[in-house]
This record gives sequence, C-alpha cells and structure tokens, in this order.
Amino acid sequence: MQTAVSSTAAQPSSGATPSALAAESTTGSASAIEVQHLAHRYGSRVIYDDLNFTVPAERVVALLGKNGVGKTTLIRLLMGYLKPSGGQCRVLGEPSHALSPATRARIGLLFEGHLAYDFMSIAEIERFYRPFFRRWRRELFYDLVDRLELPRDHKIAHMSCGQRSQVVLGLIFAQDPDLMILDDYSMGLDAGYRRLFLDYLKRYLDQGGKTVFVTSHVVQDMEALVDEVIFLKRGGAVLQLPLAAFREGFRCFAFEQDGSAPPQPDAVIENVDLHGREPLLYTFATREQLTEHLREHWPQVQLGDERAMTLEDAFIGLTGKY
Ligand SMILES: Nc1ncnc2c1ncn2[C@@H]1O[C@H](COP(=O)(O)OP(=O)(O)OP(=O)(O)O)[C@@H](O)[C@H]1O
Repeated sequence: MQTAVSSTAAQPSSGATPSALAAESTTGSASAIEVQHLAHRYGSRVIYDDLNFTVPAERVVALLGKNGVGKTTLIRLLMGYLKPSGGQCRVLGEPSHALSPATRARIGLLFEGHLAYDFMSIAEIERFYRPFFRRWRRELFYDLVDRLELPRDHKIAHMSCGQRSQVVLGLIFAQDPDLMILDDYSMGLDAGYRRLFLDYLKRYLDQGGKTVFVTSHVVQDMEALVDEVIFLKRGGAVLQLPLAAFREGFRCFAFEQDGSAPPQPDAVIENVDLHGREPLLYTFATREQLTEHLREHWPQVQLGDERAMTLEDAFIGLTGKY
C-alpha cells in the first residue's frame, strides 16, 4: 500500500532519503485536493490501485509523470467526469462525484486545451461564460485575447491551436478561480505566449488565497512558481516533496566501472542511465553515503564527479528515459 508520500524504492538507512525530504512538504494548512486510496482501471488495465496524495491550499503543486501514467485520467476523476474503481477524491472539500455548481465555479479548469463551443466568436464565448462566474473579470479575458489582434467576431473554430489556447486561458483567468487545475498548460503556446501566461499566473497568485495544480511532462518554465512536486510513476507510486528539497537533495553522479555488471537501482540508487554519453547514477544520498554504499554493494563502481541538472534532467533521472 502507498502512503501519501511514498516511493517505489526502499529507503536508504540514513541521511537525506526521499521520505525525509518529503516530510518537509507537510504544511498543516487545509487541503485543496485530497486523493485517498484511489483506484482506476480501463478494462483490465490498471492505471492506479492505491493512489494517495494531498494538494495543500494556497500552494502551487505540479504533478509530473511520463506519457501514459494517468495524469489526464486523474483530472477526469477529480472533476467527477470518470467514476473511480475504488477510493475517493475531494476537491475544495467536496467529493469529486458530487461537486456542487458553486464549487465548480471556484475551479478554473484547463483540460486538454480544448474549447467545446468553438462555433462561437471571441465576443460570444465571453458573453456565454460570464453569467456562470460570480467574480467574472471581463478585462482579464480581453487583455489576453486582444493581444491576438483578431476581430472580436472571429470564430474560435477558425483559430490556430495556440490562439485557441490563449482564449481558453483568458476564460480561466477571467473566472478568478480559487483553484486552477491545468492539464498540460503549454498547449501549443509559443515561447512568448508561454511567458505571458506565466506573468498572468504570477499576478493571479500574488492576490493570495489561490491554489494551482498543474500536470505536465516537465515544468521547466514554471520552476520559479512551483512549491511542491508530485512524481507519479506507472502503477500509481507517488513521491511528493517540496521542489526546493528535490532540487537540493536529488543528485546525479558520473561513474566508471570495470567490465562486470552495472549497478542497479536499490535502496540508495534511484536510477542508473547507461544510454547517454557517460554512465550516470541518480540518488538522494550524499556523496559520502553513496561512496559507502557502493563500497559495500557495488565495489566495481568508481564514482566520478557530480553533474549539475536542470529540472528536466532531474525529472528524467528520477523517472527514467523510457
Ligand atoms: N478511455 C480510455 N480507455 C482505455 N484506455 C485509456 C482511456 N483513456 C486513457 N487510457 C489509457 O490510460 C493510460 C493513462 O492515460 P492518460 O491520458 O491519463 O495519461 P497521461 O499521463 O495524461 O498521458 P500524457 O502525458 O501522454 O498526456 C494510457 O495508457 C492510456 O492509453
């Protein structure tokens, strides 16, 4: 069984373990999202059988996972679009399968970047959404969308993918939601519009009282905004910890070895990459802890220098390339 903070690997016996780092993530504040013992399967295919994690209120939390681990499925479950095979989720205090209209209005959902009503024009979609949201901020919608320099009677169906994304984001910011759930926020936006989106997100967060839950393959752009990361692995194992703790505690070392079998992931070694320019080993242990561990269990390994990592390198280092 997984706990709210868990990893597939057993824990090193001492030092900076994933769970020790993860313990720092408990904030004591109310939860915006709670996922408890969640199970879901499509036919006989199990996506998760005991998924547990919490998104604390007023935090920016990124759910990271490789293609196909079940990030979009999770959002469908959170919004009550899918019924889980077991367990439960609560969003803003209500069960996902019974979210009230008032609570739904407090959630800004970016889901696969699509707009259902693409036969409408820019002005029509704004008028259509407005009555559903008490705190509607029309000026935020037009501030974003007018940058596209399209006439307001331009049909959404006749827009490019990135332009539609801009409309979707305008609609979400105009809602002034308490919780934003963003499934793969980059959605075909070019670098400039991605930056613009991040500027808006920052302004939105600066108001205080806001929670953001974002799923992605990587969140390189958002690194400065994210408080916590949740790594979702195939089968539903999760590791949740503050981003700063992950960036400080997760390390990459080059290594050399004699001709015998390469080291394997174990209680201390999270991952080994033999496919790049040089063999690399990933761990939450310090150099001293790792050296001791290697001496005892993998004496054929000569530890080399520590390698600096971008967030993307670290993500791939933890979850593996393939
Ligand atoms: N309706 C469905 N019926 C059967 N299988 C499905 C269905 N929807 C998704 N799947 C499968 O469930 C798994 C998880 O899909 P999901 O879309 O949640 O992954 P994801 O983590 O969002 O992936 P990506 O990063 O590629 O968007 C995938 O293997 C997918 O093929």
